[in-house]
Amino acid sequence: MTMSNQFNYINNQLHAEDVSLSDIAAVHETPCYVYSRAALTEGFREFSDALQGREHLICYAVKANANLAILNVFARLGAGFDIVSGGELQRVLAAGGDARKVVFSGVGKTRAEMRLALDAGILCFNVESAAELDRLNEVAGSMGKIAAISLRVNPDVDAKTHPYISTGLKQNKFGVAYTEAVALYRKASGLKNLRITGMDCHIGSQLTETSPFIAAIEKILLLVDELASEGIALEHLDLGGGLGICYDDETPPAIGEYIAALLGALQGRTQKLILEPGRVLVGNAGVLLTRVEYIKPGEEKNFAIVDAAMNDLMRPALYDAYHGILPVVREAHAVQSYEVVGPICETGDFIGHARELAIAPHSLLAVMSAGAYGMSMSSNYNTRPRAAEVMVDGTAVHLVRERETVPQLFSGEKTLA
Ligand SMILES: Cc1ncc(COP(=O)(O)O)c(C=O)c1O
Ligand SMILES: N[C@@H](CCCC[NH3+])C(=O)O
Repeated sequence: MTMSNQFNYINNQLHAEDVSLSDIAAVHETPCYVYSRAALTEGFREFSDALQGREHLICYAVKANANLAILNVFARLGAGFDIVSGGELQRVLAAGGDARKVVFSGVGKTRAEMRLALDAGILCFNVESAAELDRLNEVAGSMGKIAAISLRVNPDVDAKTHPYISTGLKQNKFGVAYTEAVALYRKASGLKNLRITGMDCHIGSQLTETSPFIAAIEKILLLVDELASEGIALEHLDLGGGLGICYDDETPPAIGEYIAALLGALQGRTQKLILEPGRVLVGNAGVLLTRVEYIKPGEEKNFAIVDAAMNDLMRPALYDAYHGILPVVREAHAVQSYEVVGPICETGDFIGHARELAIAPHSLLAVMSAGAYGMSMSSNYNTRPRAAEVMVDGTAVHLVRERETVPQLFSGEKTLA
């Protein structure tokens, strides 16, 4: 596990920047997501520094963490956004993001979502099928607008990641088939309400090597050249997101190393470079704070039953994903091995297996690397209100999302008359 340097022990107390997580729990209670503004900013700056001198746009992938405060931090740093729904577009706009820096990915864009995005004036639609090209052409025409498009090409490259988050193989639902891409560009060039601006490719998430990215670029560039020879020139290349982080013992390339590899493969190419990083910008900038409710010694295993559950962080249940779990206060209890589990009625409701921890009832734990695909994938299963979210900025603690209340959860429901 690699911790952001914004989460540190000071006097045996885990801190986010200058604030102890115990103090945050005392005020905001648990479960609670805690983000570090400095960690978010550092990650973004690593990207922009590495890309200096190259025309580029960093479109943060909103799905990784869509809290308005996080979007606002990135918007202030000049980020664009990669969205996959009309809802994400509305969040970006509400957070002060610039629609002209938005790219819209996703295999199932509805007409209403297309209209919303055309009205807002987004930068580009990443079109994922022939049928979507026709629909977008029709919707744009009905509004008297021209839609800027790139085709998301599926390069059929193995991202060597968890099969559920691999997107660039031909058996995956994403993008247009590599072998059909040129024909579809020809088709798009004949549709009068579309304007071809780029090519897009995103092969998967939590990649820990650069080689799949490079293999995808090499394949994409062959298509770019073929299109150029037919007089279809592209203004930008969007290489998606996908750079992984260290949750356990993975050794992903650093941001600078990843960018250097991409730029190496793009030598001699002058198109503007768009990237869509999600996890690598927010993953290690956030933790999930939770409290031990009960210690339950079992016949085979000891259970630490905590107040966070799979509805708060579903990655362990969904992907068997590993998240580091650290005591918020280093206390003098006996170290034991625990199954760290939530209160939900599912055997798959676990946060971590066999963790060596010195804890007692009421101890606080920090589930690490929880800033990406944590809150954004949370649910209300078991009628559990979603957690509060706070952002630390130096010594300041901002509540950036209130804890949900139970009445909010059923406010839209009705009993029969
Ligand atoms: C189209 C697209 N772009 C960007 C991302 C962001 O990916 P990551 O969080 O792995 O950087 C995703 C998610 O995998 C995606 O589907
Ligand atoms: N939800 C996934 C990443 C999905 C990426 C979506 N394209 C995760 O937690 O790792």
